[in-house]
Amino acid sequence: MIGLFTAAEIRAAEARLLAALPDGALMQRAATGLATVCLRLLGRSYGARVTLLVGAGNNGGDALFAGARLASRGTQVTAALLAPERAHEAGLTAFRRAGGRVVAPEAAGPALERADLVLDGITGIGGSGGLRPDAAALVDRAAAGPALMVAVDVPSGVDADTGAVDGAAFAATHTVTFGAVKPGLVVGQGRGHAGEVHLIGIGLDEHLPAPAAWQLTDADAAARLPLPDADDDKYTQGVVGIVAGSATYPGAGVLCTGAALRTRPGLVRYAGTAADGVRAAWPEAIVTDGRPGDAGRVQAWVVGPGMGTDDDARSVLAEVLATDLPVLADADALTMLAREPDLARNRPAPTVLTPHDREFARFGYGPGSDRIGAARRLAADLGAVVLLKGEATVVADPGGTAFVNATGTPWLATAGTGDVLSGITGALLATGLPAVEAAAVAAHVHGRAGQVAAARGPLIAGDLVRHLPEAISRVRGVRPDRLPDSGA
Ligand SMILES: NC(=O)C1=CN([C@@H]2O[C@H](COP(=O)(O)OP(=O)(O)OC[C@H]3O[C@@H](n4cnc5c(N)ncnc54)[C@H](O)[C@@H]3O)[C@@H](O)[C@H]2O)[C@@H](O)CC1
Ligand SMILES: [K+]
Repeated sequence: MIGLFTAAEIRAAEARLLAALPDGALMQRAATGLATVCLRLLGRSYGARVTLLVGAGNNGGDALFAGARLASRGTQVTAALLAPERAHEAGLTAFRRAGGRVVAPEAAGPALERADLVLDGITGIGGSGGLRPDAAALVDRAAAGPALMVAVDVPSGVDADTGAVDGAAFAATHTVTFGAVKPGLVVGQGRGHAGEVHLIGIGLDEHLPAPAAWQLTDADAAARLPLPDADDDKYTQGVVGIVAGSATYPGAGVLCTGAALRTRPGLVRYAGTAADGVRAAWPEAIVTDGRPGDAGRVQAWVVGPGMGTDDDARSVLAEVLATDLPVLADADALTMLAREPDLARNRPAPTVLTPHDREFARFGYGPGSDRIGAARRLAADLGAVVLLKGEATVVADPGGTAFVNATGTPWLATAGTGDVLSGITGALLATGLPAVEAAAVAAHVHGRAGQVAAARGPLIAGDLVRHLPEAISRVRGVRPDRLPDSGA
């Protein structure tokens, strides 16, 4: 798993490390890694043109030292200094000595137009609030040019902890970040501004605390998707019950049941008024048009998508929540829970809520620009796991543990994809995975399914269900040309 660390956590770790190192050693580690990534991206050093945007802090120092390394290898490097009198002194000396050229921000136009690569060293973890006007103007000018855009540590204008952007921010194609990945590089607007993130180790690891936020890799997700073993039968893999869709709109029930079947096909039960549609689409499911209590034994419930919000729906929701089983509540169930949150509050078994922004807002919490913070607050308030959907879906549990999803595609923003996510999550909850992990793994697999489906063109929710087996195989690292049971 990739730990995500706030600026305060990184500063505290840095302070401990700095005390044990000679002056400037840490910045040299950062600048060496930064220059190496730049050279790789440029593909050459001699004859290339690089322009640095330099603020008055250590972030500017990193840029100047990296610029010095590039200049000493024959790269033409120009530094636009936002605050010449406060620029990092040792960095500036090294930069000039290596042959770097210094210009005022107002005179940076030609250097930005000609640059192959722009290095943004205006602010890193020391930045706060929206970029000041002179910095914002420089960032806008850089964006108009043709260069590769590389951010030092954090794109300037992006809040390192939350990913919030207030006004202008450097739109990087690559971010070279030091010591640890910051949440703001992978969540909210910051995710779109960071581009590809390159992590440079500077020796911080042993000084960092246990992370409160994580990103899963394919291997992490795969480790939580156990394969059936020889002793398993259809009951022991985890049975999930689905309450979704209606007689008039069976679609949500069909998608949700299909996704559960394709995730963990041991046994899926369906109870509700979309029974005919679900039965026709999925003969593999055990279907009743009765109430949840008529469905037979399950290990987890999914309730909500397309079920309506009338009195019948409310009583079915209450019945499911009154069980001592894990419950995933989505869509119409969230609308009802926002009115009556006590139905879900502090159940004896895990509850997972999967709102998008509008559903989230009905609980009275924003979500605003701090998406991890918002998900944590609602989770703590309700004693439930909250999965806040977005370009980077966030999952938080009541104790504050959070996951930011790394997979997905904008093509997923289409009708019915949420029903599929509910089905995947429910199937994983039924396996007994801790609820926060079930939700995080489900988001990961759902995003991969979106990527697999989108590779073939615009996707609809049914494509996700069809491509789930391939997505799960990819997460597991199974090559499509090898049979999983061939011992390959
Ligand atoms: N502490 C260390 O030893 C190390 C720090 N490193 C670098 O140092 C950075 C942190 O350095 P600092 O603490 O000096 O802070 P930064 O350099 O990130 O930012 C501080 C500077 O930005 C200006 N600033 C703040 N908000 C602004 C805004 N909204 N608009 C325009 N300017 C703004 C401040 O006036 C100050 O000049 C890290 O991000 C990383 O790049 C690395 O070199 C690794 C080692
Ligand atoms: K920066």
